[in-house]
Amino acid sequence: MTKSDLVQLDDRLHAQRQTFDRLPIVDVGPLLDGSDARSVAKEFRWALANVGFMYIKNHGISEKFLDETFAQAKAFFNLPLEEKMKLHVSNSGVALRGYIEIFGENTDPSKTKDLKECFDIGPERPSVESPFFGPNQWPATLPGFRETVFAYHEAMKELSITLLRGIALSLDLSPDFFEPRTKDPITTQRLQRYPPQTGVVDERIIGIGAHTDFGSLGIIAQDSAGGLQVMNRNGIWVEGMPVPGTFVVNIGDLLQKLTNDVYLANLHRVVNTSGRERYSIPFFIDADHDAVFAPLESCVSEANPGQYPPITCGAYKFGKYIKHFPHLRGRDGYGTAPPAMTSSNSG
Ligand SMILES: O=C(O)CCC(=O)C(=O)O
Ligand SMILES: [Fe+2]
Repeated sequence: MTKSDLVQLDDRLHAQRQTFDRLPIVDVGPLLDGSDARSVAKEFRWALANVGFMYIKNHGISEKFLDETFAQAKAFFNLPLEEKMKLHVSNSGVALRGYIEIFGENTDPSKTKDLKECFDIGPERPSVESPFFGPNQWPATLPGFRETVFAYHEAMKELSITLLRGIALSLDLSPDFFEPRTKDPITTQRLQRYPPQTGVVDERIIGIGAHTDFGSLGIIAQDSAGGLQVMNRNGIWVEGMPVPGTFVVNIGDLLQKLTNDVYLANLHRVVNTSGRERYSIPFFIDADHDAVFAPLESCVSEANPGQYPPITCGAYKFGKYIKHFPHLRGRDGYGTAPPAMTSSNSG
C-alpha cells in the first residue's frame, strides 16, 4: 500500500460508513513477519473504521499454550468461593488485581448485572505504585498457574505492541507512533467464566452488559461456547462467533478519542445461552499511565471537528473504574487536563 492509499477524502466525497453482518477476519501473518505490513494495515483500517472489531489469524500463539491457559482458568474458577474471595480485587486498592465475584462488577450498571466471575493480573510490582500498578494476587494452591498466566500476559503484550504498529500504519502514522506512549503500559490479563443462562433472559442479568472498552486494544481468546455480540451501525447485535485459530481484536475508547471517531470503539456484550459455562481470556493494553490522548490533527477537519479534550490514559481509565468498584469510591487525585497530542509530536 502506498501513502496515497490512506488519503483523507475531500469532505464532499465522504460516503456513509458501511454496516456489517459479521466481523472481518484479518490475516496478521504479514504484519508479524514484516513481509507486508502495509496490506495488513489497510485491512485494519477498514475493520476499525467500520466495525471496531475483527478476528485475527496467523497470530503466532500456539494452540497448546492457549489450551494450557484455558485449563488454568478452569482450575482457578473451580476453587472454592472462599479461596477465590481471599484474592478479592478490593485487597489490591487502586492496583485493581485479583478476583471479582459474580455480580461484583457491572459493566452497564443502569441496566444489567454481570453474570460472570473474573480474575485479573497485570505488570508485577512489589507494592501499589499508582492506579493499575501493584502486586498481583496469586492463588497458592494451583501448580503452574502463575507461570502460565503471566507468560500468557507477556505474549499478549508483545502481540498487542505489534498490532499497535499496524494500527499506527493504518492511520498513516509512523509505525513507532505508540512506542513512546507504551514504554510501561497499563495492561490487564483477565480470565473470565460465564455461567449458562436458561429460561427467560432479559437485560437485567446477562454475562456482561453492553459496553465499550476503555483503553487502546483488546485481544480476546474465547472457547467454543459463543455468546459475544457486537453492535453494528444499524443498532443490530451481530454475533462474534468463535472461529478456531483466531482471536477477536477490538479497540477501546482511547483509540476512538485519538482518531476523533474515525475508528470506532463499538458496543459489545456477552449472552451465554450455550447451556454450558463459557470461558474467555481477554487481554487489554491501554498506554502509559501519563500518556495523553487527544484527536490527531490528521483526523480533525471542518466537517469533523475535534471532539475530545486531552486526557491521560490513567485518568480516563481510573475515572471509569471508580464507577465499577465500590472499594474505589471517593478516590480521585487527578489534576487538570494536559496539553494536546498531535500527529506532529509522534515519536
Ligand atoms: O468475554 C468476552 O468475549 C468479552 C469480554 C469483554 O467484553 C470484556 O471483558 O471487556
Ligand atoms: Fe469488552
